[in-house]
Amino acid sequence: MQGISNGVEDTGGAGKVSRGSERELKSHKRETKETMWGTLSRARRSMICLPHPTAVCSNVRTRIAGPIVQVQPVSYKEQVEFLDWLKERGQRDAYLSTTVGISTHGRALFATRPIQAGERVLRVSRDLLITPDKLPKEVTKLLPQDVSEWARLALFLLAEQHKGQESTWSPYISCLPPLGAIHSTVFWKKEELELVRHSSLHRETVQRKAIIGAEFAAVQPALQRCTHIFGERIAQTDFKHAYATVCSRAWGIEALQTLALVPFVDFFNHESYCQALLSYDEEQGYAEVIADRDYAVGSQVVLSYGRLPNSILALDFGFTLPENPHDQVEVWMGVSRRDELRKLKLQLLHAHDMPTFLHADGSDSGGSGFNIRFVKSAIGRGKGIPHALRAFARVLCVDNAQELTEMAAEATKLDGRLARRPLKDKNREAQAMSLLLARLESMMQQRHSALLTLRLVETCRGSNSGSKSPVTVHVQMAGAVVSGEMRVLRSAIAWLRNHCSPSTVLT
Ligand SMILES: C[S@@+](CC[C@H](N)C(=O)[O-])C[C@H]1O[C@@H](n2cnc3c(N)ncnc32)[C@H](O)[C@@H]1O
Repeated sequence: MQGISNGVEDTGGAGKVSRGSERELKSHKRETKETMWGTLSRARRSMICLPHPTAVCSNVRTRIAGPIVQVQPVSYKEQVEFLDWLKERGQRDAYLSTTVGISTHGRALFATRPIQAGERVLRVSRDLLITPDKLPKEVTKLLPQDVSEWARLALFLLAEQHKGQESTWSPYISCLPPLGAIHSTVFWKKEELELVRHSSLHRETVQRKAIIGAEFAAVQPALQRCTHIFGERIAQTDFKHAYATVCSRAWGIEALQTLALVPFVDFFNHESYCQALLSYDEEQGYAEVIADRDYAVGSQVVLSYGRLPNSILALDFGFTLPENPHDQVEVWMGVSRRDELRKLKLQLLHAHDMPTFLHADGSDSGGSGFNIRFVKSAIGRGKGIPHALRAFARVLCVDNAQELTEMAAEATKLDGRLARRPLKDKNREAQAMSLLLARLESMMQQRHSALLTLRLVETCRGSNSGSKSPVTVHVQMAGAVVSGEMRVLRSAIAWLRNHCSPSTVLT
């Protein structure tokens, strides 16, 4: 399993159900103790762990749902078939309050009765969950052990698709997005991906594509020997599509230590301010969603997939949000190869739990990525930019071994963390923060140029492009990623400028 990149906070809590699909960089020094599905969140990436409903409900800020939208039902046949199917499977609680309809973002769930904050919206039992152990044993035994749960679920979908109407999951499978309907960056053309070249999204997409390719190669023996299950030929495109479908819909269920598709629940669309989470009740064996706000009949009921930035939404789910409050940007800092103290600095960083990125050949890049989020106030209190990033900059600025020794001694005396306090030498501290500022400003400049290119592409395509054509959608998504990163960088630069001013004491 490869894994994880962007850090997203773990909110903790019991009955954790997590959303996630990013894989860990094998070459990364960071290790996580999490299980296979858990590694998705880097320690998602510090996986998005969703707290138990009781915890959620006690903190719910009740909000009235947005404007009531006209429910456009899916076809009557589809709806009846789907609801009959749920009924047959004993899932009465699944559709008591909502029904499937069509929204501007594909299928969605709509309230069929008034729902109040704190009420259960739906509940589905364990046997409706599609978990990798539902894959036929005949297939499983042909799979190498390290084939991921995403790949196993993708194979499950391909097998059921091949059965067509014969499949007991057919009403569900037929509602899944067809090839071409998922806009994850793994489907973007090379030139489209170039539009986000400076974002971590570019690297993560390249990695994800490599992972899918490797997993496809690993499942070949199963595909070739089980043609009665999968059909004569599964092309890499089909596998990639099934894989992306899983990435955009599966949940990590901690209590069951598994990744799972949760039919019906996966018709919920995401909203960034929503606090409703999917949770799993281990004792009673069902997954449920509690409303975080009141809903009027006919309004779309939403769920939180986690506090996800646009880069993750684009890769895992194939959409982005304008003004996403959870946007983040990765700031890369590295010890120069020309730095005479490079070896010492790396030793010091590693000894103080500040790992650096390893290349595939095992060599040390000497650098590390730090995710920064929007800094709410440039002058006020609050977190500002991450302490670890400021600490890294301080280490980079040191130019003699004595200072490094002092840094190590200070860390031991305090809480073991390196360079967390401003350097005693005020000039050196100013130098470190200026280095950081220069880095952020150059990143800002890169994104500024990227945005100009994007505008040019949009202008050139002009009115020839349909508003829903894949290229148009991808260009818009790239724009949302880049402008989200710019918003974060702008806030971090303002904060740093303010804290770099001579009158301000850095903390
Ligand atoms: C779990 S499914 C939700 C149901 C989906 N709309 C469908 O038609 O099956 C996740 C997918 O829904 C879409 N989606 C969910 N929330 C969205 C949002 N806020 N904006 C745009 N698309 C969204 C994306 O295509 C995403 O990959």
